[in-house]
Amino acid sequence: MRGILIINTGSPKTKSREDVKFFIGAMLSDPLVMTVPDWLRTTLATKIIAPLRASNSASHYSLIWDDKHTQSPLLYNTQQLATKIEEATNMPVEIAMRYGLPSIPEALSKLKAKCATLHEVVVVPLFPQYAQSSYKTVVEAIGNQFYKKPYSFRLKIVEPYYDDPNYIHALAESLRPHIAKGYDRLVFSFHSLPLTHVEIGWKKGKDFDYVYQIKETVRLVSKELDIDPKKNRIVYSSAIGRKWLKPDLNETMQQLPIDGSKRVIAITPGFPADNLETLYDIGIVARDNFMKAGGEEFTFVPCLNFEQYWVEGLIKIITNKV
Ligand SMILES: C=CC1=C(C)c2cc3[nH]c(cc4nc(cc5[nH]c(cc1n2)c(C)c5CCC(=O)O)C(CCC(=O)O)=C4C)c(C)c3C=C
Ligand SMILES: [Fe+2]
Repeated sequence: MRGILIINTGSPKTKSREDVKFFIGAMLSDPLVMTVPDWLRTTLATKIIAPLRASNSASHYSLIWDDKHTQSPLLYNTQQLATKIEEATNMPVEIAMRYGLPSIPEALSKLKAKCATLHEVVVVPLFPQYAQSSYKTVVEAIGNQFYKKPYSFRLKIVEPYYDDPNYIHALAESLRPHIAKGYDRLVFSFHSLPLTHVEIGWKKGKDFDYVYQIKETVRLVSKELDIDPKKNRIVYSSAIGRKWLKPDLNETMQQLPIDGSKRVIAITPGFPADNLETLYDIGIVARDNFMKAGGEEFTFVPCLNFEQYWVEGLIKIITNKV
């Protein structure tokens, strides 16, 4: 029997300052995320940056937290997606988070407990575009775990699916009703990255090239929707340094109304599940910046989450792999 393991970034356990601090510390202690010398990284991450960011970050989490389900939207949306895939395929499906819970070993144990005859686990890093701080760190983490214990099944890992027709189709479906209403600009917002990371990937070729993959995703979605690519903008959010990918989401949002674009649609194809970086950074901050600068209509397209067309699309992406 085959099982599926969907892996996402992760979230703090609760929206409390302490849990947010712990989560930020864990994430920034990852050498693939914060590329500073080893001797400095953990101290910088856990003793300096995490305590400095925690209060602000916790206040942002409190604005988007899913109080009804008492968990982060990222966790809720990823879990719902897994449940729907399990129902549709009859295969055991579990989720794991790169940082925080459920952990990778925990999820692998749950898969094994669900199915004694498990012979293969298809690992789905939920990142359409390759970045060392998202896709690669997940692949390394599962690899390290796999070689720690004599698991009785083999692993297959789904590659970044930035140009997969099933992913492109799902994005197009999520955009279609909004496009039909008319707009001045369609803003594709992706997570920014340090330029050093971008360059390392670019030098390895297109399978590792974040910007190439983003441009391909945008080109293919535009083609599927038959929209004018001149009305598109690619922007980058959440930079935490000067030498990060630009143009910046918020600078663009402040400029668009000045340049005459009053009706904007914003979509975040790099995040299959809504989370802090979409619900807060786009849904609250970018919207506010746009409206304050004279914008008239800001439409934020929710992530694919567990929409039926995405459940079906992701199942095809997974089954094409096996
Ligand atoms: C495409 C996915 C992601 C990439 C690439 C990525 C790079 C990256 N992130 C940080 C630092 C932080 N990220 C934080 C939160 C966060 N990051 C992602 C995804 C990617 N990050 C998600 C989905 C989330 C939100 C999770 C949630 O609970 O909703 C945080 C914590 C929040 C904050 O204080 O801003 C930090 C810090 C770096 C440095 C980086 C690339 C080098
Ligand atoms: Fe991040």
